[in-house]
Amino acid sequence: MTYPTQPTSSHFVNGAYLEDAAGAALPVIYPATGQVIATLHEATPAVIEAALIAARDAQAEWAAMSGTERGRILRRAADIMRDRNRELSILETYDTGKPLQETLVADATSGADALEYFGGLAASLTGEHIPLGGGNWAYTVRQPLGVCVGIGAWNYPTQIACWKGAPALACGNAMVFKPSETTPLCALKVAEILHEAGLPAGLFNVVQGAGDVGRALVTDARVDKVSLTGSVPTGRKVYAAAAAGMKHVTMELGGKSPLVIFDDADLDDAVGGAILGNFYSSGQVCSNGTRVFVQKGIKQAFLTRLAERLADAKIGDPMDEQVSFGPMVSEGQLGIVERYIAKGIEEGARLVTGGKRLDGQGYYIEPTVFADVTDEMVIAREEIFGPVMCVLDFEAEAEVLTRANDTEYGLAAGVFTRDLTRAHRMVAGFQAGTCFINSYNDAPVEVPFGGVKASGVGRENSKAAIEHYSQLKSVFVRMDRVEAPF
Ligand SMILES: NC(=O)c1ccc[n+]([C@@H]2O[C@H](COP(=O)([O-])OP(=O)(O)OC[C@H]3O[C@@H](n4cnc5c(N)ncnc54)[C@H](O)[C@@H]3O)[C@@H](O)[C@H]2O)c1
Ligand SMILES: C[N+](C)(C)CCCC=O
Repeated sequence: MTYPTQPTSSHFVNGAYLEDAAGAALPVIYPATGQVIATLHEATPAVIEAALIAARDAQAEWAAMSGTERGRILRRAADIMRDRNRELSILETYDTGKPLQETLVADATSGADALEYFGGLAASLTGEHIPLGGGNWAYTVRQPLGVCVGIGAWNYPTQIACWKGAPALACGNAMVFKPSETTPLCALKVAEILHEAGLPAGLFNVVQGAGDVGRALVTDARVDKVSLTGSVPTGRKVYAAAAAGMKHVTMELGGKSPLVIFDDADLDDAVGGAILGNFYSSGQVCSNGTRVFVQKGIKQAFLTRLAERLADAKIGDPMDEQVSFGPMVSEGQLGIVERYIAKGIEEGARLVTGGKRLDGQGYYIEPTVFADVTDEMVIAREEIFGPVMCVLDFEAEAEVLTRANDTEYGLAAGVFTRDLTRAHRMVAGFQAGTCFINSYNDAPVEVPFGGVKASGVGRENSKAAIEHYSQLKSVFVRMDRVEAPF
């Protein structure tokens, strides 16, 4: 099979594609068919070295440019991404298996938003003037960190590359980005477009590989910051390795987020929110509200309406724009989901719908709903990262808040109710970095995104991301005489 936007080599280093066939073969598998659609190579030490040298060499000159000049290049890249949205969306679908219906609106478009937003902010990155006693004063200078390493998960390869690359570059840093080994294609296109927009060589490099390549980058003394999107176990390792080198970090990790539906909620909106928070991208979304707490009074109505709406899901060829539900990203991820479904059945949860792998090629599994799930069940405690919704009953607000927070994770949380006072009370009590009222999984670039507890450190998007890709230099200026003791 060929696809229209095939990158020409495995890596993108110092402004150009780069190949080193000595690296281990990295097959790219189209999840809808299981076919190998390309074979790339993992980065060798020579490729990693070339990327780090290029980044180091290019960064100082980039930082010396005005924010206006840097921002113009990022905004040009955003325009190119929008112009090529369909082509990039098709590539995202080949990389991930997500339906084209989704990728056309959620991936390159979100990446372009990040490039445009941080491109717009670049010229406004300033320090402050601090008046002090005796006519003295101080000022601060906002400076880049240097070389940033970005490491991506496989569920949103274009978006993750842009959510990390755009703020890093806006602040005057260089980046070496390692995509997930499962979805290596899209970040190469991001690099290509950035350079087409005028980004000087060496500032956004892409190197392929798995954990070993990530580890080599994270532990390199020339690297100043590491931003990981991935699972909590990987996050613990990467955070520890970065800490050993006293590097800055952003950790965007996993979750098992609660979605609380009170009996006064608009039923269709609540069902819609639960669908978006469990089945979009075949459930492979970090912030998903997979523990759906439904107040007892509307439990049956909720489950009935949910089953009706799920019957409308169109499962099939993700390139067909009518299809709304695609395959899992890989055979491995499909196996993980199947094992959790078996565990749920074994634990006594009630399978309301779904649960089966689809016959035929590709890594398809039905959207699955368990009801009568209890807090201690494994399916209610561990991140499944697939289309498995757990519905739990509750009676009272205080009770459900305690149960919602009873998890090591803290990425997101949502509440559906017509009582807005109660909604804000719930949100005030949620231990989560990103909350939703009568909605779920919105992630506009203007709003900080990230987790608390084991779900992460730092924030992506919004002005908050600037704090995580820059540092302040403080300068004290004495206007009066220097008083010394001798
Ligand atoms: N919070 C967020 O914004 C967010 C977004 C998307 C996905 N996620 C999370 O990502 C996970 C799914 O993605 P995944 O399976 O690719 O995660 P993963 O943790 O297996 O891998 C993530 C990345 O880390 C790399 N890696 C693995 N070991 C490493 C090491 N020792 N040093 C450096 N790099 C290493 C991998 O090669 C990959 O690129 C889920 O837990 C999901 O919740 C979080
Ligand atoms: C934009 N979404 C859909 C909330 C995805 C954010 C990244 C998490 O997987």
